[in-house]
Amino acid sequence: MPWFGLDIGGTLSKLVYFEPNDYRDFFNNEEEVQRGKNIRYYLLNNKAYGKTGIRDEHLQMDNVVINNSTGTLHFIRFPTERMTHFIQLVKSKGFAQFRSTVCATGGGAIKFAAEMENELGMQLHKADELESLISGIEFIAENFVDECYYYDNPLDSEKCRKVIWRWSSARCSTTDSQYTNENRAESGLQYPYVVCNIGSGVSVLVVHGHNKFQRVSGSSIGGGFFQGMCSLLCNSNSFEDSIELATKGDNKNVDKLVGDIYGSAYESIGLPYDTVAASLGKISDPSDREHIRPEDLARSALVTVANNIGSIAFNVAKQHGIDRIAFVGNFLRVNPIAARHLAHAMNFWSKGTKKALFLVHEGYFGSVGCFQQLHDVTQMRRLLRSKGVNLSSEPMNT
Ligand SMILES: Nc1ncnc2c1ncn2[C@@H]1O[C@H](COP(=O)(O)OP(=O)(O)OP(=O)(O)O)[C@@H](O)[C@H]1O
Ligand SMILES: CC(C)(CO)[C@@H](O)C(=O)NCCC(=O)O
Repeated sequence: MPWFGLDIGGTLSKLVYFEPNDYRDFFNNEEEVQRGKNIRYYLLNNKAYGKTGIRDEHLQMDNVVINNSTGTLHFIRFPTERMTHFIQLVKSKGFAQFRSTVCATGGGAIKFAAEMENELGMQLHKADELESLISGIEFIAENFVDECYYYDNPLDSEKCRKVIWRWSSARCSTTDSQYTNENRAESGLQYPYVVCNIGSGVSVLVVHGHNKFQRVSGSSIGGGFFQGMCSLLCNSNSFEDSIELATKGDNKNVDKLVGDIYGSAYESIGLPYDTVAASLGKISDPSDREHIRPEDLARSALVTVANNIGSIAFNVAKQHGIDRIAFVGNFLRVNPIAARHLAHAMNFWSKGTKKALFLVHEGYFGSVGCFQQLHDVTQMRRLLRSKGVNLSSEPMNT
């Protein structure tokens, strides 16, 4: 039984690792049990791997049931530019098992397939990235009742608070309240909803039901654009540094607001004084540029990306008559400023009828979804076999 899901994206690779509670139920022989223990020892005794791999311990999910096995899901990420290094590490530590299957998705599942299969002797079960994304969202939201939240008063620094949102019952509560296991039965998603995945690029999908979705829009102005702008404008070398700069900056020193143009709000069309009218609009004159700080430029890049994505997502939701928009992807990692801008934009432009939702496991849904999808297939094959249907004994491999 495969126990890893790997989402190899344009910027980050995300690895989900399922640690079974009982190894003996899970593996076929002593050699597999030993390999499983070695991998477990290496992964769980570290929170960082090499210079760039990180285990997001705060996201760990215990007592998850997959394919009748109970275990823990662990979440690990590393930059995709380290993929070749990752493959060599897996090889050198003897973690790969000849002819076993690993579930993989994202563009890199295609790009690195030959390298992985040749170097590690493994088979890749390749899953579509958007199918995996939606399966992962639904699986986690159904298993973790506190997964989804929204912002109340998103741009008010005093009153802003995160509120847990439960899709099934449409009831909510502040994040510090406790949920009991009995409440889990109430979780489960309400359709339809929009998903806006903000990774290196942006994909917007409309989900009408289980396995029923469509990618309806997208944009190249996403997380990759933000980090690219910060590298050029602020000499920032990491996403975390860019977010730190943006947190200290003020985009009003850089962006031209409606108020800068009108001297007031543009009331007849409902544009408030502090709406950005023109991103970077204040710095075309060389003398204006003298006082600008890198922090202001980083903040402007962040607000520009968030507003642009907000506008696309809102238009999709409006066109399809949908009120819930779930924003996911690693651009939202350690990035409450973007999330709060998105929340405000959805609320403002819909006059309070549409809600921006955010999910705790932000960028990991593709890796969970591809892993979990394969188990659905494995389970179905087992069921068919038990009913006497003759299937090939080879693992699924598309
Ligand atoms: N530690 C990090 N290193 C690099 N980028 C990060 C980091 N944390 C958050 N990000 C942001 O997340 C984005 C990548 O998000 P994500 O992992 O969801 O997408 P991806 O799968 O790499 O891209 P795509 O889906 O477009 O192929 C980056 O462009 C950056 O804005
Ligand atoms: C190409 C993908 C799907 C790869 O994840 C993503 O980066 C994306 O949706 N980019 C935006 C492409 C567009 O402009 O629609």
